[in-house]
Amino acid sequence: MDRSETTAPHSPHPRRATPPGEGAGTAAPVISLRGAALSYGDRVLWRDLDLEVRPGEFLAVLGPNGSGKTSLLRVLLGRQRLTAGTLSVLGHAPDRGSSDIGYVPQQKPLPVHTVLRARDLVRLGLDGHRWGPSRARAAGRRRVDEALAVVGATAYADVPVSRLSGGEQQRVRIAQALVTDPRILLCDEPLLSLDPHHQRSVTELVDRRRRSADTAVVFVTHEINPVLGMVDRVLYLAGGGFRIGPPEEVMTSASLSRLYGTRVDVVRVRGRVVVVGAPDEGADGPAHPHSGGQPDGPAAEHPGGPHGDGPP
Ligand SMILES: Nc1ncnc2c1ncn2[C@@H]1O[C@H](COP(=O)(O)OP(=O)(O)OP(=O)(O)O)[C@@H](O)[C@H]1O
Repeated sequence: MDRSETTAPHSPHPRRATPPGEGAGTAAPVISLRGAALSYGDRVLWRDLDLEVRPGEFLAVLGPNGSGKTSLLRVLLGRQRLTAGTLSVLGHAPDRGSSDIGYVPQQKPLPVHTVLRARDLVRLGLDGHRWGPSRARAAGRRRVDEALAVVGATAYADVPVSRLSGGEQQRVRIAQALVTDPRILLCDEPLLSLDPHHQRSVTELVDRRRRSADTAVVFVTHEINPVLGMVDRVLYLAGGGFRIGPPEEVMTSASLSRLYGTRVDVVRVRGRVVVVGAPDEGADGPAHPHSGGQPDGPAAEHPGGPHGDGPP
């Protein structure tokens, strides 16, 4: 973890950059959930969730379909209220539309005939922002150019987004999320339908950002493999409960068996870690094969539990 004193590529102000392992332990949290729960009617998505995310931390959120990953992001964005518990984002109640939070929503296909260029899409992340009209155009243009450069999208800045590949579109979406120089970056399955090469470039981009600007990252993904080497902690949601901790503690047979309340095997196959036996596996095999060669470690003990039955 070789982070040093640095300035965000397009940051108006320098930020302290510390190794995630150190800074994440001492700096004030940017996200703080206490005894948090979210239910829809009788259905408990998760409860008893205590979670603090610190500047520069990379948190991966995993779990089967419907376990409440996107809902968690919606809570952090102030779009969904907790059923119980408290949430503080950057020291106060979540603020809808805050420029301190960058959001990469789940990928939706862009209209085929849109004439919106990459730079227009990024610019949308700025509009309505804090600059006065006289300075807005020049400052905005500069910000957009910088954000496009950071994600390596300068070459196609003026190309209609409908003509870009999935990976290129995803870079532009990340540029849009970064254009306000946020302190928190929320990503909802940004790796969806990307090939391994583009997955790698997107994850490296996000990792670079948190290292250079101390931006906290909450990264929802079904595929842990591309981020396993970079995440500090994993929050694994399933059946109303959760496990949280470093990947080597959460991604183990013991930990996931406890979470699911049934035998789950986390096995290493040719350097990949694959989850076998999770109840949400589809007919095609594991719903979320987790790869990355992590050793089987002790189960992390945390609140939550199988099917909302309380702490394991
Ligand atoms: N506003 C709502 N009212 C009622 N139920 C909802 C609402 N929003 C989401 N849900 C339900 O809550 C569950 C969790 O949804 P969410 O989108 O958070 O899951 P997810 O873990 O992100 O799933 P996926 O991996 O499929 O994206 C789903 O069953 C969904 O249908």
